[in-house]
Amino acid sequence: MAGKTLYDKLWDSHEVKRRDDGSSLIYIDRHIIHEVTSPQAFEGLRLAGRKPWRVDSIIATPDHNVPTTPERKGGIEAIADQVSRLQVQTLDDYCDEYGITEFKMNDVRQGIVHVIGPEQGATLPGMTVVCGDSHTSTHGAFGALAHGIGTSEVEHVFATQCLVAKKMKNMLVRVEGTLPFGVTAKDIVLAVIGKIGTAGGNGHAIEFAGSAIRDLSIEGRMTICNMSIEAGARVGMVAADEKTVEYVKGRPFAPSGADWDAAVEAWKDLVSDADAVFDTVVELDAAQIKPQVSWGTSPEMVLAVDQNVPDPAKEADLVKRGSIERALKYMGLKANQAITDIQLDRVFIGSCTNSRIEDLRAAAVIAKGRKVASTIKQAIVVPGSGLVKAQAEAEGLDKIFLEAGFEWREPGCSMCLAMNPDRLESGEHCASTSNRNFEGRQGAGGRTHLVSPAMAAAAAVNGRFIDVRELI
Ligand SMILES: CC(C)[C@H](C(=O)O)[C@@H](O)C(=O)O
Ligand code: SF4
Repeated sequence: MAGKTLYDKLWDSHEVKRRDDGSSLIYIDRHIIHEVTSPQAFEGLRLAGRKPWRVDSIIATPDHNVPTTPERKGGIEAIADQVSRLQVQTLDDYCDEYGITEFKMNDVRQGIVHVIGPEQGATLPGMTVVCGDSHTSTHGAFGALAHGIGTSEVEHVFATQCLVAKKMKNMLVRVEGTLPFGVTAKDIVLAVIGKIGTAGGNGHAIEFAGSAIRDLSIEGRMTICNMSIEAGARVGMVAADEKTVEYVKGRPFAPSGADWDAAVEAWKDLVSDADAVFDTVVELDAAQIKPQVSWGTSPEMVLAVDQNVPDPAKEADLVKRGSIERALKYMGLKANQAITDIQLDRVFIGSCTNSRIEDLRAAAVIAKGRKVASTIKQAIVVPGSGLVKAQAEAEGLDKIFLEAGFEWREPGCSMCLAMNPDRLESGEHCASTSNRNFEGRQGAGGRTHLVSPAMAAAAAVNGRFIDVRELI
């Protein structure tokens, strides 16, 4: 019999019951919640006369709707939008009522759910982790089985600690070799999506492997797993190794003493067996990857910074031609225009893809001693959590950004999506370190270009896209 993949192992160790229809009940170890998808689940639970079954498995924080400007220190009253305020208030109230651990708006541990889970050691290797949020795939970077769920499933997990799920197929994305200088995890994952497309991972759990993935920091692995969902896969994973153990060690929710030793021993098995068979295998050569920039309205519409946007006239497939034409029109770009000719209006460094300390350091290297171009209306840096912010300030990164003309904000989802005051105006181009570039994602009519933190900082000081390697 063939060996097991990491996904097979995680699945098998959490499958409670296989049902006649081919689906299974799987046990959930960690449930992370935010203010957008949990209020209705709480209401549903109450209407059914139930309570959360395992309160200690849940951690909560508001992130999508919180303002990131200094006024936000005024607490919940600082949220001007009524619906947003009600969502945060509802989350707070239910967490208080049930005794759920919540990092409220002005707690230094507050931040984007996918940043704070790992930061607190609440995400551990070998766990099943769910959250009512599609980028829960981020947590797979620890050798965990993590994916987003819908609001009715949030309620189901509250009530039963289990989830009805169907096993997916196994996909291996192997990236071998050494990344060129100045090329990062974000460029790898954008290149993967450019290659396989946004439907490439449909129905699969992706394991990212190969020497280029092993060489990444845990932060970099999170960036890659974060965007698995943009490749069509709800799950992205990286096998646990010494770096994983080192990262988790000593964090507030991590085990300690004898439990720690036993856990570390058990985590050694969180790798795919050498003879495991994958349904689909994709290979990339790390040495060939260049800094990436998305030009269109889907993450698969991405190119290397030295390329030109496509010409629909050269596309024989009529459906593809139509989508290129539509994307060019929405984005206000001309066929064959060089990526480096795209003039930016705003720059956003943040989101669960790229707001960890390593991301801020990479952007600061470029910002240091330079100035945001006068043509840029706004460049903001939004740390992923209060603890990332504190760490960055201890390292003096805030000063570097402020001196260069960036704004230094409070943590939250911010300009990643238009659910809070940080947003684009119609027609504006934004170099953004986030993960989605759909029409209107950052504000109605806004034009998003997905890039790495270093590329975003380089665009800020140059006013147009530039190969960051010219500035290092
Ligand atoms: C609001 C939330 C449900 C949503 C998600 O599921 O991903 C958001 O985080 C996003 O990035 O679009
Ligand atoms: S930062 Fe963006 S992608 Fe991440 S959870 Fe928030 S809205 Fe979703």
